Amino acid sequence: MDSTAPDKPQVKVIHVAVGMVLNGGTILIARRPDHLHQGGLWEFPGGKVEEGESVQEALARELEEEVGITADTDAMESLTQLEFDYGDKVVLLDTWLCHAFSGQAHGKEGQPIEWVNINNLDNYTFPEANATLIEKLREK
Ligand SMILES: Nc1nc2c([nH]c(=O)n2[C@@H]2O[C@H](COP(=O)(O)OP(=O)(O)OP(=O)(O)O)[C@@H](O)[C@H]2O)c(=O)[nH]1
Ligand SMILES: [Mg+2]
Repeated sequence: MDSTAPDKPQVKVIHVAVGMVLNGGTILIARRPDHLHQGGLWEFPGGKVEEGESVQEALARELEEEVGITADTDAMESLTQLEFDYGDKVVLLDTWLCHAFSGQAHGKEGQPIEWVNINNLDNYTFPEANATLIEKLREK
């Protein structure tokens, strides 16, 4: 038997920039539109890193596009990189604390958003991978 033969087709890992935007003990969450992967669940805003972008640049772009805030890339702090296999896709959640931004957050794609106390995140349903992200946040 060829020991190098893969058991299953190699899937491409999707690099996702995830932003934990912090504001005086609260954190920004948004509800994913129903038609998207993991739709209807709450998430930290963010999205796929595009060709030629740094993670911080991607995150700043996504925060602008999704919730209309301008994040200061110099005030972003790496929290963790978590790879997670959803079965239908594998994501690398490259997660950053965002300590400074300007503008008023609002759901630019019509999605509900909320500023939630970090201790109350358990009251919201997130994609499965987020449990680990929230644990890391609380360790900080
Ligand atoms: N933004 C974000 N994505 C998350 C979180 N947790 C999590 O598992 N994901 C997954 O990471 C992937 C990132 O997706 P995304 O849909 O936000 O990417 P995007 O904004 O670039 O969307 P696009 O498809 O319109 O380009 C999705 O499969 C999503 O389910 C989270 O807290 N925030
Ligand atoms: Mg997104």
